[in-house]
Amino acid sequence: MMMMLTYRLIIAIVFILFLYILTKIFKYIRYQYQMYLQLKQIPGPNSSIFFDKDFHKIFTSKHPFDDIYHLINRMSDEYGQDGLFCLLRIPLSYLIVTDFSIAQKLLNNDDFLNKSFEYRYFNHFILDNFNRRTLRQNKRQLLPYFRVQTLNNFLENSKKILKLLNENIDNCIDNNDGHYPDAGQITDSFIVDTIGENFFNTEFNTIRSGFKMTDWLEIVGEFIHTGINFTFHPLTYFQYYESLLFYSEKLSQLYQRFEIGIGQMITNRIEAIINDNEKEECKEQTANNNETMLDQMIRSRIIDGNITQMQEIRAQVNLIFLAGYDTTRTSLSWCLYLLGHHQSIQQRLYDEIQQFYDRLNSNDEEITISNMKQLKYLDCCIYETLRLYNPASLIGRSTCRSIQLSNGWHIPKGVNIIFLFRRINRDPKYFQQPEIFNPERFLMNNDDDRKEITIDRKRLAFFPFSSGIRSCIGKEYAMMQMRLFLINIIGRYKIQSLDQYGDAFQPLELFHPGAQFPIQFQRR
Ligand code: HEM
Repeated sequence: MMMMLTYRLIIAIVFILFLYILTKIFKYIRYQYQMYLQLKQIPGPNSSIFFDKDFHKIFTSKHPFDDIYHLINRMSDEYGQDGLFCLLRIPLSYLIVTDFSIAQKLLNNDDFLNKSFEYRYFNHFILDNFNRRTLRQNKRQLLPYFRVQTLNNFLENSKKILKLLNENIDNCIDNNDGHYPDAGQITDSFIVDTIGENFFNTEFNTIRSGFKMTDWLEIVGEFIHTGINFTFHPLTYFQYYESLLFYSEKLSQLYQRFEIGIGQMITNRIEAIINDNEKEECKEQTANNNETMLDQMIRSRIIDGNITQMQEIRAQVNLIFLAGYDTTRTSLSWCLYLLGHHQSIQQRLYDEIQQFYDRLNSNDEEITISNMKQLKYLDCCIYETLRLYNPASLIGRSTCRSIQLSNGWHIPKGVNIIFLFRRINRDPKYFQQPEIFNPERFLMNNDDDRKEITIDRKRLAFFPFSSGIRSCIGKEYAMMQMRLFLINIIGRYKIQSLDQYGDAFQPLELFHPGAQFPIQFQRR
C-alpha cells in the first residue's frame, strides 16, 4: 500500500514538473511570437536568418560570431535600405539598425540603457545585472578615474613605458636578422603594461621581457574571443544545451585561469596597502588622487584591517580588461597596418608630428593631454581607422519600454536591437568611397591654405565609441593612449606593412592571440 502511494506521488510530481516545463516553454514561445508579430508591423522588409542558405554552417563553425556577423551584414545589403529591418533568428526576433541617424536617435534615448541578451555571459563577469541602479553605481565609481587630473598621471606613466618600448624596437632594428616585432605584439605589450601601471599599480613587464606576456594575460584575449563566439552560438539560446558545448567548457577553463591571475594581482595590492597602512607615517593617509583605480578601491574598502566587497573590486578590474584592452590594441594595430600601407598618408602625419615637436622645442614645452589635441591630422588617422575597423563591429541593446519613432514606427518593449556599426561606418550616404582609407575626409573644406586644419565634427557620422548613456567611458583615455603611441612611433620610425589583410581579417580574428601583423621598422 505504502509502495503504491509512493509511486503515485512520484508520478504526480513528475507530471506536475512536466506540466510546469511545458507551460514555461509555451509562454516563452508565445512571448517571442507576439514580439515577432509586433515587429512585423514595422514597415520595411522582414528577413529570417533561419531560412538563409548558410545558416546551418553556423552550428558546426569554429567562429560562429564571425559567420553570423557576415550573414547579418550580407542581409543588411539586401534589406537595410530603410535603415532598419526586422530579423527573425529563432527563437528571438531582432531589429537591425543600419543607418547613422536612426542609430543616433535610439542610442541617445535613455530607454536604451539595457544591453541585449548577447551580453549575458559577460554580465556575470562584470556584475552588470541589467539593473539601472547597479549600473549607475558602477559607472559613478569608475568615472572619476577618467577625469583630466588622473589622465595627467596616466600620461606620465605611459611616457615611461614608451621609452622602454623604443629601446626594445631599437634593439630589434640593430640586431636585424630580417625579423621585426609584430605590430600586434607591440601594441599588445604597450596597452597591457600601461593598463597595469595606470589602473592597477602593477608592473606586467611585457615590454621588458621582450614583448612576452605572462600566461594569464594572454588568456584575456582568448577569453574575450571565446566568450563572443559562445554568445552568438545558435544553441546557446537554449540554456540547457550550453553545458554540452565545447565553448562552455573552454570558457569556464579560461575564466578560471584569468580569475586566478586577477585574484593574485588584487591580493598583492591588498597586502601592500595593508602593510602601508600599518606603518606609522601612513596612518593618516586617506584616498589619494594620485593613486590608481585599484588602490583607491581597495583603500576605501578596508575596514579594521580586512577587505570588504571583494566581488565588486574584481568586477571593476574585469571590466577594465574586458573593455579597455582588446579595443585599444586592435585599433592601434589596424592603424599601424593602414599607415604602413599608405606611405603618403604616413608622410603627411610624420610632417605634422615634426612641426608639433618643433613647436614644443621652441616653447620649451612637454607633450601634454591638451597640446596633443593640436594634431588634427593624427586624430583624422585615428578616426578613419576606427571607422573602417572599429573593434566594436556591432553592439546590442534591448528596449526598457515601448518606443515611438518620429516616423511613426513603434518598437515594443523588450526588443533586442543590433546596431550594425560596421555597416553604419561605411555608409556611402555619409562617406564617399567608404572602403578607402582616407583620413582627410574628416577635414573641414578649407579654401584658404594658410588656415589651420580643423576637423568637421558633422563628418564624424559614425560611432567610434558608441553614443548615449552606455557609451564608452574610457574614450578620453583611449584617445590619449592612441595619440601618444602614434606620435612616438610615427615620429621615430618609418613603418612598412609586410602583409595585406584588409577585410579578410575581420571581425574577430584580430582578437585571437595568434593574429599577426608583420611590420618593418626603420629609424627616421
Ligand atoms: C579604441 C578604443 C576603444 C573603443 C573603440 C571603445 C569602444 C566602446 C564601445 C563601442 C562601447 C559600447 C559597447 C556596448 O554598448 O556594447 C564601449 C563601452 C565601454 N568602454 Fe570602451 N572603447 C575603447 C577603449 C576603452 C578603454 C581604454 C576603456 C577603459 C580603460 C574603456 C571602457 C569602457 C567601459 C567601462 C564601457 C562600458 C560602458 C557601459 O557599459 O556603460 N573603453 N567602448
